[in-house]
Amino acid sequence: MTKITIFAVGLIGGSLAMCFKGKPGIKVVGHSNNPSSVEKYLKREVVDEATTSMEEAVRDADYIFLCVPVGNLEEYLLKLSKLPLKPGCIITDVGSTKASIARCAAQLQLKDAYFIGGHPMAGKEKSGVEAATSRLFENAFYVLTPESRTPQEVYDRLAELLKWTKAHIVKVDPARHDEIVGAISHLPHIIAVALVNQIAGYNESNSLYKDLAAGGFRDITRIASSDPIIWRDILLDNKSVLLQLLKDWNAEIASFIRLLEKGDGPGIEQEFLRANQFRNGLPERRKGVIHSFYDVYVDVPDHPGVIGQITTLLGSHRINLSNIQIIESREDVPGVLRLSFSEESHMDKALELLKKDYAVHV
Ligand SMILES: NC(=O)c1ccc[n+]([C@@H]2O[C@H](COP(=O)([O-])OP(=O)(O)OC[C@H]3O[C@@H](n4cnc5c(N)ncnc54)[C@H](O)[C@@H]3O)[C@@H](O)[C@H]2O)c1
Ligand SMILES: O=C(O)C(=O)C[C@]1(C(=O)O)C=C[C@@H](O)C=C1
Repeated sequence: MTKITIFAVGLIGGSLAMCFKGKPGIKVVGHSNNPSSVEKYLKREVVDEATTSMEEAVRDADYIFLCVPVGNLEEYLLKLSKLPLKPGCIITDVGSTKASIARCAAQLQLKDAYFIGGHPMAGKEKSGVEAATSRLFENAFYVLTPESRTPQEVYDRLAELLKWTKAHIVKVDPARHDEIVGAISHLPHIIAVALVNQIAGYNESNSLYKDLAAGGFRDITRIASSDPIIWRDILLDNKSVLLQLLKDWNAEIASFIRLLEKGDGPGIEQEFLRANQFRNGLPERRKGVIHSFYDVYVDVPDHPGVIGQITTLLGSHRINLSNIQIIESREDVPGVLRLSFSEESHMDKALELLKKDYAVHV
């Protein structure tokens, strides 16, 4: 029996637990310091066993996943280094930064255990085990940061286990990881939060800001709803990279200010063209882009009852809809409905059904 121990069964820990639980020869054990969390893990059946005892959690474990906030990773690794672990045990983490935990692990004596840093490049703005799903990592990249002294056999063993996530494993140097992920994940979270707070300030004197906020604002700010503690830790841990990225961001914004001041139309067009080219060249949805929902857009004529018809049709085929949003609805133009599904298979079924009567796109 392969024993997998997961410390902190939240969004990421819970999603990993769901990938492994029930697979042949695997037992998943969850750990939390909080007895009510232990009860919750068991009640939701995301783990086979759960405990508040660290000793019990790691006894005979073959793999240990640290899924705590970045600011607590070192403390957990230090505690593990003082506990008896099964020889050959692989400890890994899922933290969104990799350099500091790699430095910490390199200095520790783990006896017969091994540490390999990890970071699944998939997530959501929601947190907690309630938001966990076994399909979170499907087609996403999963970064591993082995040390040069990590035996190949150990790396292969972890990579093999992670096949249950259906993610693409990729090896990256920890410092290089933090530079790149700082740019494509941490900086966008800062920008989203700053933008929302800027608009929230205007909204205090006129609530029309909130009322009129439509697709554009929602699309660029979804991640502003992410967990404050998780993100506090990530940003502080990647501070030096982010300070440089924010300087570069200021330069980008300053160049837009200059274009507007000069009334430079071609210059603005050029900026959009350049961005369009890069954005449109990103990998397709099914090939590594991370989605917390699968969205389908439906052009619908603006007449009463149409939303009811669509939801009834989906319901009668047992298709679960996670969210529904009217993006635009005016008398003279057709409305656009955004239907969100948490299961890709449900989205595919909905597309099949809806395209008979409506113009649909993803
Ligand atoms: N959210 C994402 O999109 C995402 C994606 C990839 C990796 N990560 C990383 O995964 C890790 C977990 O994030 P998450 O999104 O699952 O968050 P989460 O809030 O869903 O889960 C965090 C878990 O840690 C527990 N926890 C909080 N403080 C703790 C402490 N001091 N000691 C022990 N446990 C504690 C919480 O009870 C919860 O179970 C973080 O290191 C984060 O950087 C997050
Ligand atoms: O999709 C989201 O909500 C995410 O924030 C996921 C996201 C990202 O920025 O892409 C966030 C943090 C992780 O460490 C990895 C992925």
